[in-house]
Amino acid sequence: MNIFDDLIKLARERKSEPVEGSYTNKLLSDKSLSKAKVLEEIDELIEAVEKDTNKIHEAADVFYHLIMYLEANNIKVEDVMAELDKRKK
Ligand SMILES: N=c1c2ncn([C@@H]3O[C@H](COP(=O)(O)OP(=O)(O)OP(=O)(O)O)[C@@H](O)[C@H]3O)c2ncn1[C@@H]1O[C@H](COP(=O)(O)O)[C@@H](O)[C@H]1O
Repeated sequence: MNIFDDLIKLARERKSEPVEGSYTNKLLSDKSLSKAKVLEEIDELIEAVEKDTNKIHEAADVFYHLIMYLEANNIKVEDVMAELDKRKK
């Protein structure tokens, strides 16, 4: 199982069984926080690329926060993957 699948599973587990103090739960239950974090993390990634520092760390933050943002808004990552798959030429 890849880490994307693990994070999707984690999001759904946290939704159905919230854990006290979980940052993931905070993102999943607060759409405006989730939106703000995606925007902030994308900004940080772009800055990291431009400065050529910390790119992997910042890209990982973007993926994690984007997955939680999609889940918070009931957008299934599987549907996004299927859409990308349909675009294959
Ligand atoms: N993959 C992540 C993950 N990536 C990033 N983050 C958090 O995202 C936040 C990033 O926000 P900020 O940039 O504001 O924080 P920061 O202190 O500046 O951190 P960095 O920029 O240095 O990452 C930090 O609090 C990170 O800990 C994550 N928090 C959780 N996970 C996964 O979620 C799992 C469950 O965690 P809970 O959130 O505790 O349920 C963990 O085991 C991980 O697998």
